[in-house]
Formats: sequence, structure tokens, C-alpha cells
Amino acid sequence: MNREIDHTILGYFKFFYRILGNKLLFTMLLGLGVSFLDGIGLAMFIPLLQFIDNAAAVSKESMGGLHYIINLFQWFNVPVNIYSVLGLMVITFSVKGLLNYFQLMQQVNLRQLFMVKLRNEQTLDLQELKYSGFLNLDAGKIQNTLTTEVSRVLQAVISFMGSFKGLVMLLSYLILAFLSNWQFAMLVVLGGGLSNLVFRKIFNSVKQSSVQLSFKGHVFNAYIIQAVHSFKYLKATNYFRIFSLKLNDIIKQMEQVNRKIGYNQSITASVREPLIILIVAIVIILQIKLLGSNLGSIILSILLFYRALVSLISVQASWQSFMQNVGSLNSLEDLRNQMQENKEVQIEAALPDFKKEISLSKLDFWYGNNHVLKNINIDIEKNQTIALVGESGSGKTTLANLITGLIKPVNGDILIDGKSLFDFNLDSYRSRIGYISQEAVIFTDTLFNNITFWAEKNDRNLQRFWEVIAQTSLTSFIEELENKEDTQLGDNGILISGGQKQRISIARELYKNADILIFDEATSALDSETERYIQDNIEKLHGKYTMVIIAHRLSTIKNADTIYLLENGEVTAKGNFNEMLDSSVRFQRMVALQDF
Ligand SMILES: Nc1ncnc2c1ncn2[C@@H]1O[C@H](COP(=O)(O)OP(=O)(O)OP(=O)(O)O)[C@@H](O)[C@H]1O
Repeated sequence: MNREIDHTILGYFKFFYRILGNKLLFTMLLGLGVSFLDGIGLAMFIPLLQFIDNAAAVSKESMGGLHYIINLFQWFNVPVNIYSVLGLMVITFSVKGLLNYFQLMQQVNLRQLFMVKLRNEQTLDLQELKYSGFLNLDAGKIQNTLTTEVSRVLQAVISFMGSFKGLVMLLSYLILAFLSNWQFAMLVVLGGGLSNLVFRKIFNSVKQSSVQLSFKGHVFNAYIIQAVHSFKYLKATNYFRIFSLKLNDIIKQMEQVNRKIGYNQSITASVREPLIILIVAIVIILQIKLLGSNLGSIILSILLFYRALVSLISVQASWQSFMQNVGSLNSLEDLRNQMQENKEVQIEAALPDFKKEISLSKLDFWYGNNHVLKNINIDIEKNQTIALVGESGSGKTTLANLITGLIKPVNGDILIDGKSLFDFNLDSYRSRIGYISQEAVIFTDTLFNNITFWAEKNDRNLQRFWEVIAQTSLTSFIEELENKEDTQLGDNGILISGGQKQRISIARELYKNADILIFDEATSALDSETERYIQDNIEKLHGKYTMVIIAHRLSTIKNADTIYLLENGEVTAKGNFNEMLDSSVRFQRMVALQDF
């Protein structure tokens, strides 16, 4: 179900409530309690006024409706004296402090919970995303949303709660101010309301900038990913200079938006106080000149308003901070919607053990208008090795993607022991697949974890680890390393060659003990000698695993049980190596070109 951000206060509340549930309400309620106690504490100043020297000037008239507070003391049979009033004040502010402490602690817990929930939700969405959906998503957007935007959403929720707390404080002071002198209060509130119109315009502009900032962040991240990924190429060709110009440009654009937000913040932060003081000043003059009140009668209201104004400033500051980050709520929901629309539907029934064969039956596949695979019929018997050959773009990788269930055929079916693969849980099928691709996959972790995929380091697993290391001729390489299997690989690890990376990738799949091994140009980065060695090892697996080998180097597939020649998405010849040499002129030419 698609979720849209409803840009109203209730809409924002619903968004945060969906993630935090009643814990959000509880924290807000604590905030309410703090504000309430603050109001009560402040109200204690009123009886205190009775004890100042000129008690007559600040008597009943100056307190307006608040003189009832004094009656309250009498009602509870507490003598109204300086000790009882001060004592109550100390108690009220102490309880307020305690409640404030709980509220702040709760807020810390809430932040933690919020980040964990959001990040886990996003991780799950990414995990459940289907491959075709992933191809249509922008990598920059994914990265930016999962890192920067999530932090901005956290800032947004903190500012949102801050605004609420400030608002409650503001309201409690306003109520006290109204009780004290309603005419004065009315005029100040009117002036305050008018001043808010000015801020409203600025808030809207900040909101728009916030959305722009999210978008620019996606683009920036996409460029950064490309710069890191293609660093070698950009460096070797001196294209980095031109690429940097593009990066500089987007950095400049982001900074312009940030600057606009900053300028707005500077204006509002500096204008707020003088504007409010101006309003109060006008109201005081109006009150004295037009309504004929004396200053003594509004002194209490001024005190209350002073506190109310401090709260108003804090509400406005929190709201502005919320607006600066509100664009991230859109990004988050937008990406979430895209991921949900492209979620892979997983059927519960796990695939039973694969016993006889995988049949690709009358498969057709299109990428847009490009008819990439046409009426493919291939049977892969258990523990047999098939090879897919053909020129670049003939559809070999697409076929491998179909076999792994990463993409679904447009027509036809993939049958496992006669049953459609798509009637079973695809993850249960993929758990049995080992995929060794053209680009070796290495994670930033130790060699042991890279190969065992974070298995527990016990004797059994270590023994298995060294077995697959031997199978992939990595033993001497690892034994020469200072930290052996604990050597760090990946970005911050040691530099390893393309061939070593590929052997590590192969070792990982052998460790996994997959049923079906798919080698997509897996030995392309190896020198002839290592290739032969690995080839011998793959040969040793022949008959033990079901293997699909995609290879340009035909020497790699000499012993495959069946070779399929793909031309423009069609199988134009099949057979073992010698049969292919006899039957396919195209295959003969390919072999001749490779100087066997
Ligand atoms: N994600 C994609 N979106 C659109 N078209 C694609 C996509 N991936 C591949 N194609 C197209 O599908 C066709 C087959 O590509 P595929 O990668 O399967 O070929 P291949 O035989 O594996 O090539 P190579 O040997 O160069 O890896 C090509 O025309 C390619 O342009």
C-alpha cells in the first residue's frame, strides 16, 4: 500500500506515531506534565507578590482571576506565608525537574528506537526488493535515504516533539496571562498571531528548500558512488578532473540550498525577539493610553508574557528546524513506496530437495522492447555441467539471471523436477545457488568471514574453510599472510589481485555447499596457469554439483556435458565439445579464433 506524507500537523503526527506508537504519546504526555508543573510553579510567584513591600499596589486587582490561587491555600488550610509559598515552589520545580529528567531519558530511548526501527524497516525493504525493481532504482537515492535522510528524519522527530513541548508551555502561560488580565492578553495574542504570518512565509520557503535538499542529496550520493566505484578508471584516464567539476557543481547547488535555509534561519532568529517586544510595547502603550490602566495592574501579565514569549521563540525555532528536515519524510516514504511496489512476493512453501533436473521450458524474455531470449529450452540434469557460449550481448547473463530466479520469464517456465520454480519460495531455492560473477564480490571483513559468510569460527568450520581454500589454490597465499585467515579484505584490507578475489568468491560458494553453481565468466580475471588450476578444481566438482558455466574462453568448458550456443537470444546449437565442433560452423570458427 502506498503511503503519502500528509503535510499537516496531524499527518506528521501520524507518520511518527506509525513508527513509535504509544511511546510517542507517552513522551508527549510527559512533556505536558513538565509544562503543567512549570505553569503551576510560576503561578506561585503570584502569592509571593503579596509579600513585597507595596502589597496594596499588587493586590487583588493586579492578579485578575489569579487571586483564586491564594484562596486555594486557604482551602487546603495552609497558611499563606512566605515559607509555605516558597516551599511549594521548591517542591513544584523539583517535581518538574524529575519529570523533565524522565522525559529527556524517554526521548533518548525514543530516538534510539526510532532509528533502529526505521533502519531495520529499510534493510528489510531492501532485502525483499526484487532484482528488476532494484535495477530501476537510483543507487544514489537508496544510499542517501538510508544514511543522510534517516538522520534528518530523526532530527525532524526531535524538533517535532520540541515544538509540541514549547507549544504546551506557551499555552499554559497564555492561560495564566488570560486569567490575570484578559484584555492585555488578547491584544498580545492578536499581535503574536499577526507576527506569525511573517514567519509562515519563511517556513514555507524553508519547507521547499528541505525537499530540494533531499533531491540534491540523492544526486550527490549517486556521483560519489560512481566516483568511488570507478576511481581507477577516472584516475587512469584523467577523467577525474571533469568528473570533479560535476561533483563541484552539485556540491555548489546543495550549498546554495543550505545557504538559503541558513539565511532564513538567521532572519527568523534575529527578528523574533525584537518583533515580539515591539508587539508587547505597543500593547502596553495601548493599555495605558486607551484603556487607562496603570502599569501596576499589568506587571503580572508582563511577567507571564515574558515566559510565554520565551516559549513562543522556542516553538518557532523548533518548528523551523522541523521544516528544514521535513523533506526527508517525503524521501523516506517515496523510497519505501518504490521498494514496496517492487517487493518480491515470496510463497511460503519451500522448494523440496532438487533430485533430477532443472528444465527451462519455452522461455522468452524482453528488456523493454528488446527481445533478449527467444524460446529457450534447456534441460540441466542434476550434477551435470552445462555451458553457455555466444558473443557479447547474446543473452548469456540474462539466462543465468533467469536460472537464479532473479528475473521472471515473460513466457515459459522454469521447472525443478517438473514443478514450477515460481510456485515455491524463491529464497529457499536461492539458498542452494552459488553464483560466481564476472566482478568478484568481496566484503570489508576478514578472509575467514568473507569465505564462510560469518560462520562461527570453530574447529569444524575451520577445517571446512581450509578444504575450500585448498580447492581454490589459495593455501600458500593465505599461509604467507601475517594474520592468516584473519586478514582484513575489502576497502581497508590488503590489496589483492583480481585473480585472488575471484578465487575467494569461488571458495565462498564451495563453502556454502550449494547444489547449483553458476560461473558467470568466473575465471576471466585469472592468468592461464591459475585458470588451469581452478579449471582442474572445477573439473573435480564435475559430477558432484550441478553447474552452469558461462565462458568466453572455450578452453574452460571443454569438458562440459552439454554446451549451448546462443546467438541473438536463441539457442542455435547444442552438444558436447566434439559434437559442437562437428555440427556448428559458428562454434568451429569461435574455437579457431581462440587458437586452441
Ligand atoms: N538491465 C538491463 N536492461 C535493459 N537491457 C539489458 C539489461 N541487461 C542486459 N540487457 C540487454 O540484454 C541483452 C543481453 O545481455 P546479456 O548481458 O544477457 O548478454 P551476455 O551474452 O551475457 O553478454 P556479455 O557476454 O557481454 O556479458 C543485451 O542486448 C543487453 O543490452
